[in-house]
Amino acid sequence: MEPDAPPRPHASEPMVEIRKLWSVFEMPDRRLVIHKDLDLSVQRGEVLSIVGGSGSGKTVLLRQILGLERPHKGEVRIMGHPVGEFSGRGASSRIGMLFQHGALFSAFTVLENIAFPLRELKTLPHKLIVEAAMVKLQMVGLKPVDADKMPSELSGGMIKRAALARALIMDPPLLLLDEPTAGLDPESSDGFVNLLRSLHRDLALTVIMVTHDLDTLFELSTRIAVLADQRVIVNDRPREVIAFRHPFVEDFFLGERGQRAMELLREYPFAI
Ligand SMILES: Nc1ncnc2c1ncn2[C@@H]1O[C@H](COP(=O)(O)OP(=O)(O)OP(=O)(O)O)[C@@H](O)[C@H]1O
Repeated sequence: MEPDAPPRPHASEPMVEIRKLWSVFEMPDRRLVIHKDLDLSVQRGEVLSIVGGSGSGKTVLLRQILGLERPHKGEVRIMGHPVGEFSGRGASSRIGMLFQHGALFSAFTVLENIAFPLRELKTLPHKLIVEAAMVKLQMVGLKPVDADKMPSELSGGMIKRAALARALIMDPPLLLLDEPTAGLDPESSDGFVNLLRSLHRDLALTVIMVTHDLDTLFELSTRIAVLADQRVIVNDRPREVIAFRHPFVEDFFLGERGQRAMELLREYPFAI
C-alpha cells in the first residue's frame, strides 16, 4: 500500500479509540494535568458531542485526536492506527477539522481557501483542483458566485460553510467540529445544523463535536461524552447522560437548561 493511501478499517473497529490518555503541560512553576487515564471510544457513523466545563480540556482532546498534541502517556488510535502515523500531508484525507471561527485565510478567495489542502498536495492539475473545490462549495450550500469572494465579504454562516467545505475537500471519513454554531444567529444556526445533519447522513461521516449549545447538541448527537475530573465520566445516549448523577451533569442539564433539554429530547426522538 502506498504511504498516503487511507487504511481500510475493519467494519466493527472504532473510528477513534483513546486509551489511558494523559495530557500534561509542563509550566515553569507547575505541571498542568488536563487528562488523566482518559478513555473514549467513538464508533463509525456516530455524532459524538463532547461537553464539559470551561478549561476541562475539550479543545485539547480534539487536538489530541487531530495529532496536534502528543499524549504524555496512553494512546490515540484512528481507524486502528496510532494518530502519529497520520501527521503530515495525508492527514486531511482522514480527518477534517472545522475550527471555531472558521479560520479562513483572509488573503485568499473562498475557492482558494476550499482548494488549499488539495493544492498543498502538489499532485493534481489546477483544473481538477478547481472542479473539486466547486463541487464542495455547492455541497455546503454556497453559490458559484461566492467562489471569488474574499472572507471579509462573507456572513458568519457563509464563513462556517466555506470552512466546512475546506475541511471536507479530501473526503475524510472523520469530521471534528469545535463549537460549530457559536456566534451564529438562530436562523443561520438552524441552517448550519440542518446542513451538518444531511452531510453526516449522505457522506456516512463520523462526527466528533464540541458544543455548549443545547439545540445543536440535541439535534445532532447520537451520543454525548461528558469531560469532568480529567476524564470522560459518561459516554452514552443523550437520555442516559441527562440521568447520570454528577454535579457537572446536573448543573449543565438541570434547571432552565434541563427544561429545554427535555423539550428537545421530545422534539428529536431519534437522538434518544
Ligand atoms: N499549549 C498549552 N500550554 C499550557 N496550557 C494549555 C495549553 N493548551 C491548553 N492549555 C490549558 O489546558 C486547559 C484546557 O484547555 P481547553 O482549551 O482544552 O479547555 P476547554 O474545555 O476547551 O475550555 P473552553 O470551554 O473554555 O473553551 C486550560 O487550562 C488551558 O489553559
